[in-house]
Amino acid sequence: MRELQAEIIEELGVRPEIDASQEIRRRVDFLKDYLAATGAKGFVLGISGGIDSTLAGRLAQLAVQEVREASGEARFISVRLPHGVQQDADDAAAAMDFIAADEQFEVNIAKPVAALDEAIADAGHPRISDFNRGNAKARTRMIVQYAIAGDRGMLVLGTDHAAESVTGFFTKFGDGGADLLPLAGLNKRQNQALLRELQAPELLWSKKPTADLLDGQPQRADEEELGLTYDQIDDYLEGRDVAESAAEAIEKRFVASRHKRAVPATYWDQWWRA
Ligand SMILES: Nc1ncnc2c1ncn2[C@@H]1O[C@H](COP(=O)(O)OP(=O)(O)OC[C@H]2O[C@@H]([n+]3cccc(C(=O)O)c3)[C@H](O)[C@@H]2O)[C@@H](O)[C@H]1O
Ligand SMILES: Nc1ncnc2c1ncn2[C@@H]1O[C@H](COP(=O)(O)OP(=O)(O)OP(=O)(O)O)[C@@H](O)[C@H]1O
Ligand SMILES: [Mg+2]
Repeated sequence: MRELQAEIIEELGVRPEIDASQEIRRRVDFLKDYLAATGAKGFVLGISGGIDSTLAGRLAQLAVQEVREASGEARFISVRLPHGVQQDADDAAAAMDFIAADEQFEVNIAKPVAALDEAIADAGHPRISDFNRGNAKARTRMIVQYAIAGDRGMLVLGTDHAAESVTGFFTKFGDGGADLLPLAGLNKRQNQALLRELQAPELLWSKKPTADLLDGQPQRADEEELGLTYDQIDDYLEGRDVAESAAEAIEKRFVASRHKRAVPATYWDQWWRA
């Protein structure tokens, strides 16, 4: 195994082999323990129709149900957050059905994102690019989730997992902005395995991952943007040999995205010098 590969696996806590039902138990217990330790009233999560939010959402609903079965109080709120019309809205609806959250809302982020655009243009700054507008969409989703969570004494879940963490493939303070990460340490195929164990419909666990942030390229596959397949990333994270070019591309992304896995840098930190 490559030296940096071993360090990354250790840092992200990836296990090459997992027992799906045990992983579900550990993660549901983590969510329950966190509620017990903090006194928070439950969780909020945006549901896109993609693999990660379907899994994290279902784990959250199972956790709050178990809290209530033990005479506690906790609820889960799932939030649809389309930007205008979402092309895969049917998948999002299927995910909402599968998760069966205690409460469900739909907040369209098209107007707030457009208002931000206009305000920046009105100030005389050139219009922001489609790419950076995409990050603004992810951050707008974060703001909606925190607004709801703040009002209800709840916590915001994040869906970051090892295959996104290693590549820094998330928006800093957007989908990366969350209170706890129930999928930490899992790679993409392990997320799929947990969803299968939970008996999610095939259309949800087999769905092609997409950040779906660009107006110009709706539903663009993550693998296309990354120039890497999730199989390559997952193999790398399981300590397997992958093509030299793929390993180098993953490691380059890992190093460049260190700042996303750390709290904001200060003068006494050293990690940013590397
Ligand atoms: N060395 C450094 N130290 C401290 N901060 C640093 C930095 N370099 C950049 N930054 C800051 O970070 C910012 C760039 O980071 P960020 O804003 O995240 O933007 P960036 O990493 O450029 O873009 C986000 C990427 O994540 C992908 N994404 C986003 C959301 C969801 C998903 C998904 O999988 O669904 C994927 C998206 O497609 C895109 O490729 C810079 O504007 C700068 O403020
Ligand atoms: N259209 C959307 N509606 C609601 N939440 C969204 C939307 N798009 C993204 N999110 C939130 O941002 C998170 C990050 O998006 P990401 O694409 O990585 O995950 P996903 O869509 O759940 O799964 P996949 O990676 O398989 O597409 C989602 O898990 C979800 O919480
Ligand atoms: Mg997605």
